[in-house]
Parts: sequence; structure tokens; C-alpha cells
Amino acid sequence: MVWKECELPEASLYDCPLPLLGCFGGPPSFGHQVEVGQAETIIWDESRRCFAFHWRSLLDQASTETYFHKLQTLAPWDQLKGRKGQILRSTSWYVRDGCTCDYTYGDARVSSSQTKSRSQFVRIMEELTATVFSTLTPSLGPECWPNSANLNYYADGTQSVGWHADDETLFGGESQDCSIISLSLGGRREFWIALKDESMEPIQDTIVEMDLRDGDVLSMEGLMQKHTVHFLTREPVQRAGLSPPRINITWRWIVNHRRACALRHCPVTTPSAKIITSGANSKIWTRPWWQLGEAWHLQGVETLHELQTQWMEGWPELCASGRTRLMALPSLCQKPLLWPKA
Ligand SMILES: O=C(O)CCC(=O)C(=O)O
Ligand SMILES: [Fe+2]
Repeated sequence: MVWKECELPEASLYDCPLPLLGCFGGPPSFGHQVEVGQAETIIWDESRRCFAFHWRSLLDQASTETYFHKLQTLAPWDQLKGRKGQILRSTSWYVRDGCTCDYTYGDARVSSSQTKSRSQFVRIMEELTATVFSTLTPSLGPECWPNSANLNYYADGTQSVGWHADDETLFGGESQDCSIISLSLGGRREFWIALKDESMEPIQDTIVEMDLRDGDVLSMEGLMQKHTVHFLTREPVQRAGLSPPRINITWRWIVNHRRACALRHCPVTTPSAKIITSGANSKIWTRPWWQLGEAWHLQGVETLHELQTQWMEGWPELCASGRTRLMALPSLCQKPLLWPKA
């Protein structure tokens, strides 16, 4: 789907580089079958700075079955109910590394403190986070992995999530780049994405439909939460009650911790740069590096801090020279990122 260009374009990738998770494993494909582990581009809208990618079967069946079973039985599920008392779905909330932020979803508040007593749940989530992110972004360490995840349990095809954006203040998605990565376990379900109008309603002729199957990963990146809404549909009535259960894990980066959280003033590390170290040289890949080809070599620069202090001054000339486009000088990343030497 190609959306009509936005009249008031957002900052371009050229002016404000953004490392896209969908590009970590090589050029993402557009609209054709890709190899396992490679991303397919679902949305590439530079004018709105909206990007979405789909990895089919990132996790194999043995892993998905194990994690499905463990999470189904051990996650501290809270049932969300509609006005008539019907169960909409169940949710659970996971935070890493001493964060105590809770999460509000509509009227429901999902507390993180309950997860403290659920050390088994935390262990499973740690393991699953490591499995997924060491596959998606092998060159980034655990300090760059998301610091939270929302989990949904859909008992059957009657349970769903209506049109919404993940634009809570915690994640900053209403106004700044915000990556959200979701993993599907269990039954296949249909997922829709659309541009939104001023009243947060989907614009009908922009709807992108896709299937999310067991083991699939979907990322929504850049300003997706500002410009679009998404929807997990109900299954058609005749088969809704028979559809197999599904668990969805949606990882996010909390960038605005709550006032009571000990991490309130701690810098957040997101994968805002891709520096590949090889030998004595660090390279920053140009963007899109598979089109422009040449990578920019940075002698001996190992941390983002060095990169910023040593290179920011020369940045306008570098861009103006047209020699290269730097892949990433992050807005969100306030902490130096260290990459291991090859
Ligand atoms: O279950 C899904 O795939 C979507 C869940 C979702 O959009 C959310 O939790 O915000
Ligand atoms: Fe969502």
C-alpha cells in the first residue's frame, strides 16, 4: 500500500536519521516472499516517517509452543471487560531492570508490582526478550533491548482490540519516533493498520490488512503512533468461538518513566544507531546503505558519545558534500552505546 504523500512532511530520514529494525538484517523486501529471518516491508512512508515490517516465523514452532504454554499458565493475566461485562481480552505487563511504571490502557490500569512476585513470569519474559532481540538486532546488546512489554491473551476469535494508537505518554509515540515490536503466538489473526483522521478514526481507503501467524513479528517504527491506528479484528461470527487462542507480546521503550519510578531520570537506551565495528575501524552505515553502498568509516570511534562530540561539528558539511548520509544520530539516545569489537 502506498499512501498519498503528506502535505506537511515530517523530518526526512536524511535530516533526522533513524535506524529501522526492519533494515538490520539487510535490505527489507517490498511485497514479495522473503527468507525466514528477513523482514518484509509493510509500510514505507517517508513523508509521514511511518515504517512497518513483518518477519514471518521468526520463532520456530517448538519455541512458540513452549512460550505460549508458559505464558498462558504463568503470566499474571488481568481480564479487561466491556460495558456489558463481556471479556474483551486479558492483559499482562512486564518491565525490566528496576522499572516500576504501571500501564494504563483505556480505563484499565495494569500494575507492574504484581509482576514482582511472579519471578517465573519475569524469567520467561527475560528469556523471550533475549531470544527475539538477539535475532532481530544481533549487533545490539541487552542495554538496547526494549524495557517493557504489554501482553494480550485472546481466548478465541470473539476477543479483539479496537482501532487505537499506542500513543501513551510513557512511550512518547504521539510526538517522537517510537518503535513497537510485537510477537504473535498461537492462532492466526487478522491485523489492520490505517492512517487516522483528526478524531482518531481510521481513514477507510488507507487500510492495510495482514495476517499475523504463530511466530510472526511485526514492527511499527518512526511516527506510526502519531499518524496511524491499528486494529486486531474479531473473527467472523461463524468461526469466532472456535478460533484457537492467541498471545501477543508487544515490546516498547518507556522513555517517560512515571514520577514514582526510580528510573524517572535515567537515560534510556534505544537502538538509535547502528555502528558496526570491524577491526580498528567503526563504520556507520549510510542510509539507505544498500542503495548508496559505501559506508562511512570512522577511525577508532567506539561510542556514540565520541561520535557525537567528534563528528557533530562536521555534520552539516558532510551532508552538504553529498558524499554520504549518516545512518543515525539519535534524538532519543542520551547514553553512549558500546558495540563489541569484531
Ligand atoms: O494483538 C495484537 O496483535 C495487537 C495488540 C495491540 O495493538 C496492543 O496491545 O496495543
Ligand atoms: Fe496497539
